[in-house]
Amino acid sequence: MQAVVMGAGSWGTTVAKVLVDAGTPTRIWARRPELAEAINSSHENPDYLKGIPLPEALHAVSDVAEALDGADVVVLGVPSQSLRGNLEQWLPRLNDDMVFVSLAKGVETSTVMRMSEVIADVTGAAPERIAVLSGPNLAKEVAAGQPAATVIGCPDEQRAVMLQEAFSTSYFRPYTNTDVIGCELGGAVKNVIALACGMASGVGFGQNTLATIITRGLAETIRLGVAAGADVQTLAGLAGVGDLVATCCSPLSRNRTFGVALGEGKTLEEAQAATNGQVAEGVKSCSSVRALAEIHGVDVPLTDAVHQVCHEGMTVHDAIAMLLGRPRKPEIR
Ligand SMILES: NC(=O)C1=CN([C@@H]2O[C@H](COP(=O)(O)OP(=O)(O)OC[C@H]3O[C@@H](n4cnc5c(N)ncnc54)[C@H](O)[C@@H]3O)[C@@H](O)[C@H]2O)C=CC1
Ligand SMILES: O=C(CO)COP(=O)(O)O
Repeated sequence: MQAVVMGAGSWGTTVAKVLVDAGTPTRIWARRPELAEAINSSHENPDYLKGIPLPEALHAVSDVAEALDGADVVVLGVPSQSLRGNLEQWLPRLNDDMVFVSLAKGVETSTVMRMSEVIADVTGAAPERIAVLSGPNLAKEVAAGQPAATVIGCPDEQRAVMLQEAFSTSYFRPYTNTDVIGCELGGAVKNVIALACGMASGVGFGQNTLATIITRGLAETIRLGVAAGADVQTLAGLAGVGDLVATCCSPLSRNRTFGVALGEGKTLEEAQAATNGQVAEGVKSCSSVRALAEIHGVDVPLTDAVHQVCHEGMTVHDAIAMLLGRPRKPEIR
């Protein structure tokens, strides 16, 4: 089996390393030829994973045709909002035998589609040929070989098992799950909740506030997920609670870091700089998650507050007052 990872950011590079370590022949596509050259000559990604040695067997290319030629598994490691455009460009090089694995954790703003839906929409691939990989997987920790588990979501269980083998190493343990909706929504919503956690920490609040946001964020994720067709057990698993906790609590999270900057009173531009120009998916997905919730008639107050701070000029302090001023209600309905 030949795999290619399309996108040499921090997670794409890490996943390529995992695949090689798992014994799966893998190449990686980088948009910029100089990055591909740097990976091949120094066996390191100086832009996104400085100081972490990459396997010598990992070959980087910047030519799309060369990257996709003969690939059985195409791992998509570009940000959510650019995935459609990228797939459209790559379409002439994609074929009906390829299996797609989405790494992106977001919901498309223009269509409110999940990434697997975008892949199906552009490529025409049947759901059985589309998988997602999602879990508590901060790139730097996985790249350093720290133990972590993840979920491979695919409606075709046999294919999920085949991918599970392709991604399994001594430090990275994938579980299979046929609930793609749950895996994808868990991954997209946790980024929005991590922004909220970051904002609270940036203001100076402690662990009680953090635990409150994580727990009510989970309630929001479950409400939306179940309404959209997810299995609640997926949301209680690695791609739900697992990723929510990792992202909301880790200083390595770009979404949390972005939120901290906003909580400290920085502007959106300054917050962007705080994440070193890397993608903080929740900043855009807060709008599409909110829109999806509206379609399903579901209340998502934390997501709404994050959207108002990121896109409607609300201050973090006003957002907190708005959340705490909501009508009182029972915890479980
Ligand atoms: N970094 C992490 O710890 C994890 C990230 N993810 C998800 O993986 C996805 C990718 O994230 P990262 O690799 O971390 O992001 P990153 O910001 O480190 O890298 C993004 C990559 O996409 C490329 N890119 C950006 N815009 C592009 C465009 N228009 N066309 C083609 N390529 C483009 C960049 O050059 C870069 O190589 C995101 O959806 C993220 O939520 C998932 C799990 C862990
Ligand atoms: O998805 C992630 C961890 O599972 C990475 O989160 P950030 O994009 O916030 O860094």
